[in-house]
Amino acid sequence: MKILSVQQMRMADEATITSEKISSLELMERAATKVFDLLHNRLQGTPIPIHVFCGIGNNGGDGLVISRLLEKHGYHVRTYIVNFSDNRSKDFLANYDRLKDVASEWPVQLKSKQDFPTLLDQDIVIDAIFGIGLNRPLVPWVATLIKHINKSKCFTVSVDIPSGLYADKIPDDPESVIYSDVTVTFQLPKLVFFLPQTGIYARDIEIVDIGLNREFLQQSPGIAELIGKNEVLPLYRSRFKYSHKGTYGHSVLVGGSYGKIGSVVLATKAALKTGSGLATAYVPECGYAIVQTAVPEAMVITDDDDELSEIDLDFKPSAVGIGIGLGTNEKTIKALSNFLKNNTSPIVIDADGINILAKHPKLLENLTTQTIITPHPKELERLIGRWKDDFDKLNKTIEFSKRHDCIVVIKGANSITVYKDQLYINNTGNPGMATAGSGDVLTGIITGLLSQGYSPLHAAVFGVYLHGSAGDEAAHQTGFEAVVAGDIVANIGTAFLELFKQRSIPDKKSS
Ligand SMILES: NC(=O)C1=CN([C@@H]2O[C@H](COP(=O)(O)OP(=O)(O)OC[C@H]3O[C@@H](n4cnc5c(N)ncnc54)[C@H](O)[C@@H]3O)[C@@H](O)[C@H]2O)[C@H](O)CC1
Ligand SMILES: [K+]
Repeated sequence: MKILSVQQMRMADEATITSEKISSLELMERAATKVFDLLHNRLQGTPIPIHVFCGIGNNGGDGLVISRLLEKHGYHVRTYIVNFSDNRSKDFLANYDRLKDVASEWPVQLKSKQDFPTLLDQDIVIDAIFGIGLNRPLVPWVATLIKHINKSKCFTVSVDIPSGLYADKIPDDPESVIYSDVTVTFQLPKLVFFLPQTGIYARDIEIVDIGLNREFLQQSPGIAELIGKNEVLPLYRSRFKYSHKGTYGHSVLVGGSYGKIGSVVLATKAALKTGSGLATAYVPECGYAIVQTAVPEAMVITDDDDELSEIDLDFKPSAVGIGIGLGTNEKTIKALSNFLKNNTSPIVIDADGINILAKHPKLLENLTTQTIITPHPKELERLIGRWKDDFDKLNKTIEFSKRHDCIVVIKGANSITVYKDQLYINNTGNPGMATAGSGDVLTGIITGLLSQGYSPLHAAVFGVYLHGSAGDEAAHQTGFEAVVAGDIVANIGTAFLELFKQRSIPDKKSS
């Protein structure tokens, strides 16, 4: 699913209004009705007090429509107008009049702290103060109102975006943003929902289809893509009946040092479970018996040292995963440097491999095109330097990717694969995957996909998705805390099967 910029979103609005020959007021009615439907579906008429806070722009206009529909359906509604400006939008005003016609009580005008209502914990708040139009800092009393709502612990539903959150930059004051329980967003998700600094405000996201012009959305370049099942399914390459293990390539996993052989075990298993035809672990001597025992399906090549001092292969691997548990010893740095100079196979570099690149940036000049690098935030910082905020981090990563023609997977809650200007935001995975060895498994999965002929970009995007999906399955079985990296490997198969599972149709009788 595409993610658009604010400007592109407004253009989509315009395109819809023009092509359907409807007014913006009608589009607002359609959008806000979707939010109402969702609320009504969940509340089923429950007489809980609902406080609807409306700004004076179109987000506020949506809020007024929601208030009117709630009133009409007999809910206990109180509407507040947050008068942060005199510039009331045309559609806000039209809906203000329409609400006054049906409301049991007139909207309460808020102009300062003295006007704030008492909110009880069990009440519901609809947050329609600011939408994607927020473009400057809040006046102090509105910031205080947002803090007042946050303090109340009411269940809070934000319309389109939590108020106080810019759609395209981090907030001026992190405490002056609504922490919403559910954000009902229009048509497409917003980029800020998936970045660590801003994603915290939008806990659950519901995307409602408001029928924006499909053609426009399709041709719009967007600023990122959210990767879910629909996006990865077309990438999947099915296996042929008359194939053999050679068809699916030979993965080589290079890494390990004394006490860190487990990383290579995990990556090698993951490459095989992802479908690599053959796998070889290239480890120091001390890892020989461990890998042979733990992964009998794999072959092992050893260096006769406790740390790798030479990486010498007498065949061309279909794919290489390198760096896991490697150490950053001088002789290992030399070995990696020599290897990268001569390597022409598709390659994933992780962990100490990245640390070595960061310390010796000259090595970056020897990377094959579209090398995949999979840093966690600390490793990324070593590679690209400190960033000011999440947006700066993305821009610096884009710049790095362009300079070195590499694909960078920024690992995190929503891992983001960056290739030049393109951002792919992963939507699988869970906090249980924040566990030792999880990254080694990802390296193995991506290597396994590369070995089967997936293009580097597809291998990275699909690999990150599968890794998260396998982790979701694991967490489903054991709970977050008990997930260990081996469980992610064990569920790679289920993650593939999950791709082809149809969503079951709810049984009418039980609904
Ligand atoms: N296709 C859609 O997504 C649709 C979206 N709708 C809703 O419209 C809002 C965007 O509305 P807009 O009027 O452009 O902006 P806001 O309501 O978010 O902001 C109000 C207004 O206030 C000005 N402003 C910005 N920052 C400040 C500030 N700090 N202090 C004071 N005033 C400020 C700014 O100029 C804005 O004009 C979108 O999110 C949806 O909720 C439509 O209803 C349907 C289609
Ligand atoms: K809002």
